[in-house]
Amino acid sequence: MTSGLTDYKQETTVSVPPTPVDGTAVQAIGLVKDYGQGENLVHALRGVDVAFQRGRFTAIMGPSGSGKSTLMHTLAGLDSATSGRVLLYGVGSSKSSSHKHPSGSQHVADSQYADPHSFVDITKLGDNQLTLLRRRSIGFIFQSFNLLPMFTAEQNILMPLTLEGAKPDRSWLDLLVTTLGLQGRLNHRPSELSGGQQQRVAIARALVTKPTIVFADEPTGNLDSVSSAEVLSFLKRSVTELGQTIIMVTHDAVAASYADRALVFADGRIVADQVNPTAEEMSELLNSKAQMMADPSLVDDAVQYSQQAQR
Ligand SMILES: Nc1ncnc2c1ncn2[C@@H]1O[C@H](COP(=O)(O)OP(=O)(O)OP(=O)(O)O)[C@@H](O)[C@H]1O
Repeated sequence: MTSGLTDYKQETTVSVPPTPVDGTAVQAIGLVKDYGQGENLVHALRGVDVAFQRGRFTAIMGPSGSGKSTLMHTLAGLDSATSGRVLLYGVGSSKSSSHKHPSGSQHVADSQYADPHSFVDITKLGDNQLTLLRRRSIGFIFQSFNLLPMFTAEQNILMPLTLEGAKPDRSWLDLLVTTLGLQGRLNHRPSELSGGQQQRVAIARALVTKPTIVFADEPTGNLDSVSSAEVLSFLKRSVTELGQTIIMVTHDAVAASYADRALVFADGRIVADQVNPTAEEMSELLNSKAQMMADPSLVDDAVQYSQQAQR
């Protein structure tokens, strides 16, 4: 039996998405996530409808416990949904499933060569299919870097390909290493690198497969302001120059200002959707949303307003 992107494509793709949006990378439809039961029941996501465009950098902000990480984990298939759908576009085409780059090197999930209209509903995938999908089509950047301490920077960067038994596209790897300023650091272990350098290695690892989408969870949470600015500048460049799609959770209004769009969460719902956010706008929005958490009746008004704004 073969295993690969084609397997889950056959089982889970349908020809027409329920609400097609051109240029969408990932879309949540009526996404609900509950944790616990009875008196411990928590409604972490209360029917979220949102589409993220290809080649855009989106920040997700909101008070602690508002559902940001739950949304990201559910979109990435790290956590299951209680109900609703998550459609990931641009995976499973005949070109991408051949894993061959035009340069001749073996290549994995190269979204630039995938059919942008093909999609999978990741809420329908089994564990093995999800593991393959995450490895091939999704990049992750974590607050704590999550590098493997016994391996060099280069080995860490190449790990997603090593796990697939695939060879790197050397010109892409060189571009990433040069752009991230990691030349001369490739033979160092993580303990021999600064926090900012470790996060740049983690970014290269996330991008090495040219994934359909990159999820970044507080990528600057452990960095000083200089390293944060470097990391955010590179994330932005990877969107503007390399066409990457990035969704980033952050508590930092300055970090959100690097994004093309910022969503604000409160109580499991999107309450604001800001295009080209500035740090000042995001600070103001977050303050008003903090008041909302104190007076939940205000959340409904904000949800209606943000849905009107999206139309
Ligand atoms: N595994 C879990 N079991 C039970 N409840 C959970 C679990 N994970 C999250 N929750 C709850 O779901 C809600 C949303 O949590 P989530 O972590 O998504 O919030 P967040 O906005 O990312 O918060 P923070 O900014 O503090 O990371 C919270 O009430 C949280 O306590």
